[in-house]
Amino acid sequence: MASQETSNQSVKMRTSIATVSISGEFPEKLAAIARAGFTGVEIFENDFLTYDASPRDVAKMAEDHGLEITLFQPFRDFEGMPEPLRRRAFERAERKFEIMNELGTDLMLICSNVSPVSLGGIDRAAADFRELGTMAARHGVRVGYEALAWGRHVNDHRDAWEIVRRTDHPNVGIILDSFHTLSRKIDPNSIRSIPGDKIFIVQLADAPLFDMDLLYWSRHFRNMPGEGDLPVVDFMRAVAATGYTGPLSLEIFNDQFRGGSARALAEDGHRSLVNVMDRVKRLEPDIRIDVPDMPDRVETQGVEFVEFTTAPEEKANLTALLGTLGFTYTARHRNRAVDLYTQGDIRIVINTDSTGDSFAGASYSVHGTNAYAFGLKVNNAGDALKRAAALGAPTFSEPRKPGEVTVPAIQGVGNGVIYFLDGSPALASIWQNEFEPVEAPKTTANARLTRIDHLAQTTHYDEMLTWLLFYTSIFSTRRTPMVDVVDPGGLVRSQAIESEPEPLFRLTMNGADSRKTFAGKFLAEGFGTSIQHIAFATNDIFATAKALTTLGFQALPISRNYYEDLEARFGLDPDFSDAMREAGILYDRDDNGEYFQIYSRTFGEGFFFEIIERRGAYAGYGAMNAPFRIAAQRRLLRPEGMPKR
Ligand SMILES: O=C(O)c1ccc(O)c(O)c1
Ligand SMILES: [Mg+2]
Repeated sequence: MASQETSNQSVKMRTSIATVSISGEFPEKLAAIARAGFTGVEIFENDFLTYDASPRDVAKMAEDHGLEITLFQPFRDFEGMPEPLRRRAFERAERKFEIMNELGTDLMLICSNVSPVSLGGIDRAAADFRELGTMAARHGVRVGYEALAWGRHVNDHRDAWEIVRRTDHPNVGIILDSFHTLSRKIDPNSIRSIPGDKIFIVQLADAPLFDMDLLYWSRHFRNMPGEGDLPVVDFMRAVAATGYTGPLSLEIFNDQFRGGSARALAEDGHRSLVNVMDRVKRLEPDIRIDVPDMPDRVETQGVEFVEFTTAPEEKANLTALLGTLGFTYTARHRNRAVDLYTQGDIRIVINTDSTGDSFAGASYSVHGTNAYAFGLKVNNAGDALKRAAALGAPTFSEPRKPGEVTVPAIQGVGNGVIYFLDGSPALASIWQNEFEPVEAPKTTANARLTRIDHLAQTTHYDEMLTWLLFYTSIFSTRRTPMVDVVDPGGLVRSQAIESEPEPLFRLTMNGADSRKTFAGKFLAEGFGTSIQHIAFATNDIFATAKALTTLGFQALPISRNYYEDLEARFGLDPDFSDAMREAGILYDRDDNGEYFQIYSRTFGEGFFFEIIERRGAYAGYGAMNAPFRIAAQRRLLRPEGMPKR
C-alpha cells in the first residue's frame, strides 16, 4: 500500500533539451541551456564526437551547469539485423554503454532501423532487445526504443510499444517523440494505454504543416512546441494520462535555429515547454508532473492606447498628421510632457518627456520618433503580469511621481513596452486622475474612426517565431496562416495573432528577410523599433474618406492599374471602383465579407497609419493588397523623376 501511495505523488517537472536544438559550440550550448532554466540536457552523439573532450570532461561540464544528462542519442540500425551485422551491433552498443557510464547518464535512445538489410518481425526485434536489455543491465544503463516516422519496419509508436511490451525487460522501455507520432497523423490517444513507467523519456517538437518527405521535414523544419501546427498539447495530454513523470525533452532539428542565438533559442524552448505543460495541466487533472503555477492565458479586450515617443521639435509633424486623421488634443498629463489625442475609442499618447532616465527618452534616442508602447485591456492586469513573468518575459517599471499609478507592464518586440490595464479603480481612472482636460478650442472635425483594429509589428525574420510564441503563450490567441508578401527588395512573411474568444486584439507580425524590403528598411533605420503601422477602424469608409479630404489628409496614392485589375477580378461596377480610386481606397473580398483600406503616407523611417472597414465577417488583413501598398510607398521614397537606384 505504501508504495502505491508514493507512486501517485506528483514529481517536480524536469525540463531537458537536445544539444542539436541550438547553435554554438558545446560549452556555449550548455551555458545557454542552463541559463534558460532547463534541468537537463540530451547529448546528441555528434555534438559530443566533434567536441574534443573526454566523456568525463563533458560530464563535469554538465554538472558544473547543474544539468543532468537525460539521454545519450541516437543509436542507429540495431534491431532485426542479420548476422554478422547483428553481432557487430551488440558490440557497438556495448562500447556506447561504457561511454555512458563515464558521461554519467543511464539512458540511450535506439531509433528504429532504417537499413535496407534489416529484417522485420516483432518477435525478432523483441528477442534482440531482450538480449540488449540484459547487456544494458550489466552496465547499469537502460535503453529506450523510438519509432522513427520513416523507419524501415517500425515507424509507428504503437508497433514500437508492442516490441517493448513483448521484450518485457526492466531495462528496455519506449521513447515517444511527438514529431514522429504527429507527423504521421497517428492518434496520440493510443499512448494512453502505455504504462507511464515504461515510457523512458518523452521528446517534444512541433513543426509547420508542410506536404513534404517525412525525414526531410523532421531534420530541417521542426520547431518549438506552440511555434508550429502539430497538436502537441493533445500528444502531451495523452502522455500525462499514463502517469509519466520523467523528463520533457525538446529535440528540435531546424536549419534556421542552427545559425540563431543560443541564448534566445534556449529561452524560447523553455518558454514553449512551460506553456505546453500549463495547457496540459489544465486539461488533464490526473497529471503527476508538478507544473509551475501561473494564471491562465490572458484574455484581452483590445488596445486601450498607443504611445509615441518624440522630441519637442518633431512633435508638430506627428500631431499635424493626427489632426488630418481627425484626432483631437484632449488632455495633458498633470506631471509630465505627455499629451492625449482621442477619437472614438482610440487613445494616442504623445510623450516628449525626455527628462532624467525616462524610458520614452531613451527609446527616442535609439529609434527616433516611434510608437514604443501600447496598453492592452485585460480582465486582471496583475494576473497578466504574473503569467508573462512566469513565462520569462521581462517585466517593466519606471519610477512614479506622487499620485501616479504603477501600471503593470512587460517588454516585447524591439524592447517596446506592453502595459496591462483592467477595470480596477486605480487603473480604470488613470485617464481622469493623471490627465487634465485641455481647455483650448476643440475642433469638431472627426473622421469617424472608432477603435484600433490592429497593430502591425516588424521584426527580423529570424525573430518571428520568438515573438509569435511570446504572444501566443502569454495571451489567449490564435494564429492565422502565414502569408508571403513579395516586396521588390525581398520577401516579407506575415502572420496575424488574434485574441480569443473574440478578436478584439489583433496584431500582425511581419518578418523581414532583407533590409532592402520596405519593412527591412524600417527595421534598419529605426534600429529595431517595433510598431510599423496602426490600423484604425471606421464603420463607413467613404464617409471617412470624405472627412479626411476636408481635414487635408493625403492618402497614399495607388496606381490606376490596381483598380483596372480589381474591377476585372471582382467584377466591380466601374463607378464603385472609380470612387475607391479617387479616395485611395484599396479593396478585398472573400466568402465572408469585404475589406476596405486607406493608407497614410509614411512618417519618419517608414511608419504609417491605415484606416479600414470590415463588412460582414471578413477576417483577413488585405494581404493581397500589400504589394500595391509597398510599391506606392517605394515610389514616394524616390524624388519625382529620379531613376531607381
Ligand atoms: O533524424 C533522425 O535520425 C533522428 C534521430 C534521433 C531522434 O530521436 C529523432 O527523433 C530523429
Ligand atoms: Mg526523437
